[in-house]
Amino acid sequence: MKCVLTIAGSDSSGGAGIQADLKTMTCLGVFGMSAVTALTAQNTTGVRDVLEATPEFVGEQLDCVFEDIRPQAVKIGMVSSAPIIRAIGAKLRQYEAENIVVDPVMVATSGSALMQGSALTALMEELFPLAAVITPNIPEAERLCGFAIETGEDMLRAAETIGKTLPGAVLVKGGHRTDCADDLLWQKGQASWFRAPRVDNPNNHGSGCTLSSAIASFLALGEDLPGAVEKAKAYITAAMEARLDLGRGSGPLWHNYAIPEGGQVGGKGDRT
Ligand SMILES: Nc1ncnc2c1ncn2[C@@H]1O[C@H](COP(=O)(O)OP(=O)(O)O)[C@@H](O)[C@H]1O
Ligand SMILES: Cc1ncc(COP(=O)(O)OP(=O)(O)O)c(N)n1
Repeated sequence: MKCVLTIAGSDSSGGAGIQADLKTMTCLGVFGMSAVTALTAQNTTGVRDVLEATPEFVGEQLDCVFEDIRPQAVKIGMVSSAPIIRAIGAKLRQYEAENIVVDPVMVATSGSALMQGSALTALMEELFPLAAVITPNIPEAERLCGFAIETGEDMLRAAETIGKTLPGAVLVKGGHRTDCADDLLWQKGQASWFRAPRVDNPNNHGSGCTLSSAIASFLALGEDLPGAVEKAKAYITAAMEARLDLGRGSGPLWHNYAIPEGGQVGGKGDRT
């Protein structure tokens, strides 16, 4: 069994954060584990409140995981403060964690800040150097490269600018474009496009969390980075095409789209 750890925040509505990560990992056939950095009170309409874990408690969760069940990949999502980021960086270095995917979550699509302004420098200094790949969306990539991104050419320039500062790769996600949903991987000076038509579905809450967890899962399963991104992209496109429609705002994806209605065991129709 391959094991994957998510270090992220909890989303009470189940569409993003730890909950999206564990659903993704389960659906992709790996054993998911978690270290919770913060509790959020949120739903499909937005984030109402955030309660951070202490850096010490985040560190304790990481000790418990690494001392017992070593993950073959790690996904990092919402890490809201510099002390939490530094605690995570120290533990990941101590345990020589591998296949680290960093989703630099800054602001939820609903507009709520999920990272303190002062934490970005810590994220860049402590966690980016450990990452096999970082996965900014367009607003996050704009913050990292310092210019506006509108076209594929802009994405290429941004990936190159950000990629030059990293030992690992960068995947600039195209979910915030209006003409397509193409993502761009920049690895060792080479660009590869992962193209997909835009799915006409306003319910995309947790799409970045889902994609980064899927990449980590496929890395744990032995794919190389381009292979992991290709398979993760196919998974998220299908989860979006399944068109789940829950909640009053931007609803969650249907992570379980490949599981038959009623579930695999004990579900509807089991006793007929
Ligand atoms: N409407 C859409 N149709 C197809 N793919 C999408 C759509 N919206 C987002 N995606 C994909 O979902 C993934 C997450 O991207 P994005 O929404 O940009 O991230 P975030 O949730 O961090 O803002 C990317 O692979 C992106 O291309
Ligand atoms: C707890 C928590 N973590 C991350 C997010 C952001 O999710 P993401 O998939 O990056 O994007 P949106 O859902 O905001 O489109 C979150 N909302 N909550």
